[in-house]
Amino acid sequence: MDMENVHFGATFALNELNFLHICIIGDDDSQPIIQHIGGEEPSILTSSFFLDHAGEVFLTLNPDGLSWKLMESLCNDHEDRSTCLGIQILSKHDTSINISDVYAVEFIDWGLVHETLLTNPGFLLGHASEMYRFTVHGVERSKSQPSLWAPTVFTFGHVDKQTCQMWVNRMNSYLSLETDRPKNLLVYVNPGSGKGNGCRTWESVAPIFSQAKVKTKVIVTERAGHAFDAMASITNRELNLYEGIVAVGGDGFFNEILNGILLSRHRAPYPPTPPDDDPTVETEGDVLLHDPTVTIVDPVVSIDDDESPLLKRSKLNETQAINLTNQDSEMSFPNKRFRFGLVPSGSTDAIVICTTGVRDPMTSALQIILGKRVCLDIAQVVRWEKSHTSKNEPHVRYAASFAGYGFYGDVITESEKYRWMGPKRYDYAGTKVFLRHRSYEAKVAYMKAESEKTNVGANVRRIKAFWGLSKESERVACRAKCDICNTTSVSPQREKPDPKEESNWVRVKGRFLSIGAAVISCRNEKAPDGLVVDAHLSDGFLHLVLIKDCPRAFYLWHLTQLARKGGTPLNFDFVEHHKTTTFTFTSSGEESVWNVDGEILQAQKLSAQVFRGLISLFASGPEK
Ligand SMILES: Nc1ncnc2c1ncn2[C@@H]1O[C@H](COP(=O)(O)OP(=O)(O)OP(=O)(O)O)[C@@H](O)[C@H]1O
Repeated sequence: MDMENVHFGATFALNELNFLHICIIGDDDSQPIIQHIGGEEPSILTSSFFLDHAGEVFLTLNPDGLSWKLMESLCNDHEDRSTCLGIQILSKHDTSINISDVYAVEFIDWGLVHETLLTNPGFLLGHASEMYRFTVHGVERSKSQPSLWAPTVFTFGHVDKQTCQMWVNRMNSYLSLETDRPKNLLVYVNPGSGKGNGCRTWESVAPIFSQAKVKTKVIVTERAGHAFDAMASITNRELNLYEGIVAVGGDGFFNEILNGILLSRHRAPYPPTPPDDDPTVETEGDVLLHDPTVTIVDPVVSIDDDESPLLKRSKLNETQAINLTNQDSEMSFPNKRFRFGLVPSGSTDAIVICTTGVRDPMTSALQIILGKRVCLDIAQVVRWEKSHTSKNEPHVRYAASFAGYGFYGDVITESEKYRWMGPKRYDYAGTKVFLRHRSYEAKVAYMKAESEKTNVGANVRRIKAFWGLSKESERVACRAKCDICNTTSVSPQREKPDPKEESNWVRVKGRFLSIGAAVISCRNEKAPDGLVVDAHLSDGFLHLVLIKDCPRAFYLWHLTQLARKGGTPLNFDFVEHHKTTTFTFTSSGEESVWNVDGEILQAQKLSAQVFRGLISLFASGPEK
């Protein structure tokens, strides 16, 4: 900037109230000093502006972002740059913002711009001048917790209206190049999620969607199953009007929406059926095709009272839904354009914690508005038999975080009785189920996968871990821009092994306290590293955790490790952890309840497979 063209008149008058007025006066004609660098359409704009609550700044705009420097030439060059005549200048921290972090720029007409200075030590001094202004709304990352985002706003003022408008237009033209940001979103709010906060959570973030000019069609659900029905019956043409769908609620509510969308739109062969008892008639090779003409169990008719409230009160059957959605344009998965969003308001919110690093509605909202993207693996769980006596027909459910049996199924069943307790119901139900200490006889078959490690020698590793000698610290947790998730090259081992090859299967039979299949690490406030710390958002694996029957004290030890940051809950001889893509399960007992993303699924026989990166989420992954 040509500094000679600006006259600075600084009058310092300290009145009895210790207020200092600083007047910084522009040229007589007050015309902007705009430096055009490069060609007719300059890619860089520079000018002097007044930054609200800071002072006069030298502002630079380029396609990547906005940066500014406080005009400190008034100060004696020999003085400390952070002070001026012994006065500390505020807002020294933020001196730039990237366009990728800006979600709105607005011209806000004539009004006050404050210069606020802080004396050393501690008197606030101020002077306000009237001028034209524009605001830049963006994102600020917490210094101590980079995953935590908050909105921030900078107000710049200038006496010339056209200057302000030109800068606003230029910034908006840069923002329009951010093409991955949503413009139209469908929002479903569960008013009863968590402590009954769904609507309040949405109200707390809705203003920034308006500010960012993201149109939202908001539906507050009236009953369990409402969002599922709506998603199962919405036409693809209508769904395609939106760049994504946002769930304001917990993991269970997200699961409801996920299933409503995927059940009729995701086409893939089913995973192999569990083998029959007679080994000569094993049927792992019977890979069925998810043919939309096949009537899969009608949720209304087939779901008993013990099932998930989502399906219990569902008004549609799947065939109706398929007919509705297939009448119009195609919408298939994986789908690059259509994304899912989740604003946390539930009791656990493991999916949000794993995909954003924090449980914060504002962070999630900002990541949605800025069009962040991560791919998420999805497990397809197919129930073949609900009980020993039921007919063998496939019933499909999708899970984004976890499917578990035994302890996990019992806790979810028990906790449903105490939904009125809110999130505390899980502690209460968990304690009850732990004290019961039940184990179940079952058969599991899983497909071997690359780098498959069993827990042989877990005791030795646990002792080493205790003394800090273990390699456990090498477990690589999933982070933003994760290399493991972004590896697209498929090594020969990563190709799905042929399920018809008997040698590709490992069979385990025994009594289990629990069987769990984690799609992601399942971090939450009770389990800070999750059940499987190195399960990634999009590694293409199910992490099968088999907890064999053991004394209660040992199981308690496992649970305490789970609750500890840096704990090693899988490092026990009674725990097996296997990375796999597909597994089958057959219960030998009478009762068999699974917990699929926090929803109940009764299943005597089921199989599950993972689809790598089947959906995209508006999230950026957890920062370090
Ligand atoms: N309007 C509604 N009234 C009652 N139940 C509803 C309504 N809308 C959705 N539900 C059901 O509420 C259940 C739980 O919702 P949600 O996942 O939001 O909260 P949560 O269970 O408290 O949290 P989390 O799943 O994180 O533990 C879901 O199964 C969903 O089907």
